[in-house]
Amino acid sequence: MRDKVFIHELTAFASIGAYEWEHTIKQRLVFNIEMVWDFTQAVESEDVSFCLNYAEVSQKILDFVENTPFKLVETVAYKVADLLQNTYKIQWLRIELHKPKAVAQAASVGVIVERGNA
Ligand SMILES: Nc1nc2c(c(=O)[nH]1)N=C([C@H](O)[C@@H](O)CO)CN2
Repeated sequence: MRDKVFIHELTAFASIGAYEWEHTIKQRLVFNIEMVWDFTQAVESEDVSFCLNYAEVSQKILDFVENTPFKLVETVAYKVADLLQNTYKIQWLRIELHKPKAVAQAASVGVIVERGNA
């Protein structure tokens, strides 16, 4: 089963940074997320309660990331992956996390984590 729900360019304003000066400001983090989910029950019933609800998932991520201080983008990605796996029965997920202004000469930098079996 390779059905996927995705969320592209989910933007959070977070306390994120390895350095002291970053701890007094909020910076933009952008998530691209893919999650494998079996659509069969949702399609048969046309009932959103059988979906992996992208609105609910997005809000859960924003509530967490915007209210927790982090130093490393790696930590954000690991904790968001844990949050999603502990909340939903997601068989496989991929999180691409961008910190857009971190390197002036780069469009974006960040990390990618994957969890589960595709
Ligand atoms: N692999 C990483 N490298 C760097 C990180 C990080 O979280 N992961 N963070 C920083 C600083 O916070 C930087 O973004 C400040 O401009 C540097 N490298």
